[in-house]
Amino acid sequence: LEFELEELSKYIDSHQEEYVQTLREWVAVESDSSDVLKRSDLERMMDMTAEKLKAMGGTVELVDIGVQELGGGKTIPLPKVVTAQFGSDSSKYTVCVYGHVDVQPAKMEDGWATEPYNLTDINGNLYGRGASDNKAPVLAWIHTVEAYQALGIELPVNVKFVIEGMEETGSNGLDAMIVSKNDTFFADVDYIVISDCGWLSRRPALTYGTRGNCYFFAEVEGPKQDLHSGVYGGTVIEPMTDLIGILDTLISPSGKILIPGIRDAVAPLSDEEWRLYQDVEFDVENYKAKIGVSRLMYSSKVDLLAHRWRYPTVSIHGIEGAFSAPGSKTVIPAKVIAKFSIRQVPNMDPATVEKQVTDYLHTVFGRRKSPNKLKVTMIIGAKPWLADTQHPLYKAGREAVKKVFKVDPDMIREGGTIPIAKTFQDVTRKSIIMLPIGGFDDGLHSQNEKMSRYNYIEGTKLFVSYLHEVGQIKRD
Ligand SMILES: C[C@H](N)C(=O)N[C@@H](Cc1c[nH]cn1)C(=O)O
Ligand SMILES: [Zn+2]
Ligand SMILES: [Zn+2]
Repeated sequence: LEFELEELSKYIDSHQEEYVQTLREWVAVESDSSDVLKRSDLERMMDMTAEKLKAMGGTVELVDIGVQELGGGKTIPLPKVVTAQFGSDSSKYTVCVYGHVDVQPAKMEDGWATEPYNLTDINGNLYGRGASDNKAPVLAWIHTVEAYQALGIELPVNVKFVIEGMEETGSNGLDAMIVSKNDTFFADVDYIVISDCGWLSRRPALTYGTRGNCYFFAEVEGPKQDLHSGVYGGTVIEPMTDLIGILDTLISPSGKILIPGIRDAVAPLSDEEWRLYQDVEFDVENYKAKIGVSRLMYSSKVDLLAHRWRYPTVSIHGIEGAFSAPGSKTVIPAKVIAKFSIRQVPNMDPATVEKQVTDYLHTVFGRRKSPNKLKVTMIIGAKPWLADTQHPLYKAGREAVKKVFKVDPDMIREGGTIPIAKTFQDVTRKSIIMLPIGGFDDGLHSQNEKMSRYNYIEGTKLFVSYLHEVGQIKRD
C-alpha cells in the first residue's frame, strides 16, 4: 500500500504541467454566476466539467435544476448540475465530492495585476479568477481519480461527484435537487467531502464549521428619474441620503450589530472552544500585513478567530444605481439598491433574521418621515454548518495530512459560507468533512486570486492519500 501511494505521488508530480494546463483552460471560462449575461459561459463550464468526467469513463449526468427568477416575471435556465460516479462496489464506502465551477466577478479595472481569466504563473503562484475558489480543488479531485485509473490501482472507495454552477450566488436550485435524488444518487453515499475553503496559515488544516449568510437588497426609490443636484438639490428628499442613513444603523463602529434581537440566538463561546482557538496557528501581525491594515477590530488571536468564525457580522457590499464611475457627476440618483449581508452562526435561523432585519429597517426608515419608498428583500438565506470532529472522517483527514505534509493539521472553521453544506447534512444525514487545499493568502473574491502550484499538486496527493485512509475506516 505504501508503495502504491508512493507511485501515485510520483505520477502526480510528473503530470503537474498537464494539471496546470487544464486549470488554465478552466480559468479561461468566465463562469461568473452573478451575471446573467455570462450564463452561456457558465453553461459551457458545466459541459466541460461533464466532458472531462465522461472521458474518464464515469457515469455522468447533467441534471436540469429548473430556472432562476429574474424579477418582472422573467426567468433564465439555471446551469445544470454535473453528477458522476466511478465504481459501484458495494463492499466499499462511497465518497461524494462536492464542488463548484462558477466564480465571483473579476475585471482588470478592479486592480488585477494580470488578466483575471488568463492563468498566469508567477513564482509558483497560479493567478486567475476561480483558481483557488473552486476550480483547482475540483480538478485536484478529478486528477485524484485519474491517477488511480492511470496506474491501474483500484480506487479504495467508490467516488461520486456533485459539481454545481451557482454556489457563489447561494446554490439556487441545488437544495431541491438533493431532496429529489436523496433516495437514488445519494442512497449509497456514505460520506461527503468538500474542498471549497482554505488553510488559516501555512499549516494544513481540516475545517469543521462554516458560517451561513443572509444576503439583503434594500431599495429606496424616490423621483421618477435621476435629477440635477444643482437644480433640484435642497428641495428633494434624496433616496441615497435615506439609504446611507438606514445602512448606518446596522452596525456600530466597534462591530456591534444594532439590529434588535439578532444576537440572542448566537450560541455562547464555550471554554472548550476558547482553548481550541488558542492552539490554532494564526499570526496576527502577518494577517494585518497581508491585508494591508494597521489595526483590526480586535487585538487578540482568540477574539479575532471567534469573530471570524462563530459570531455574526454585517458587511456592506455595494450600492446599485449610485454614481460609481471615475470622475464627477452632479446627479441625484432616483433609485438606489444597497447590497449587504449578515454571516450566520449556530443557532441563528435565516427566516428569523429576515424578519428582524426587515422590521428594523422599516422602523428606522419610518423615523425619517421620508416620502420615498423602501423595499427590503432577502435573496440568500444560507445556514451555518458544524461537524463532529470525533468522526472517523476527521481521523482519516489527520492521517492523510500527516502522511503528505509530515505535520498535524490545524482544526479550523471557515468564516465564509458553503450554502449547501447544511442541506447535505440535514437531507442526506451523511457525515461531511471539509478538506481544504487552498492557501491562507489566495485572495478569494479579491483581486489577484491565486492557487499555488505547491498547494495544487500536494493537495492532489492529499486527496489520493485521503481516499486511501477513508477506505481503511472500520465498518460498524
Ligand atoms: C467559502 C466559499 N468558497 C465561498 O466563497 N462561498 C460564498 C458563498 C456565498 C454566500 N453568500 C453568497 N455567496 C461566500 O461565502 O461568500
Ligand atoms: Zn467556493
Ligand atoms: Zn467563493
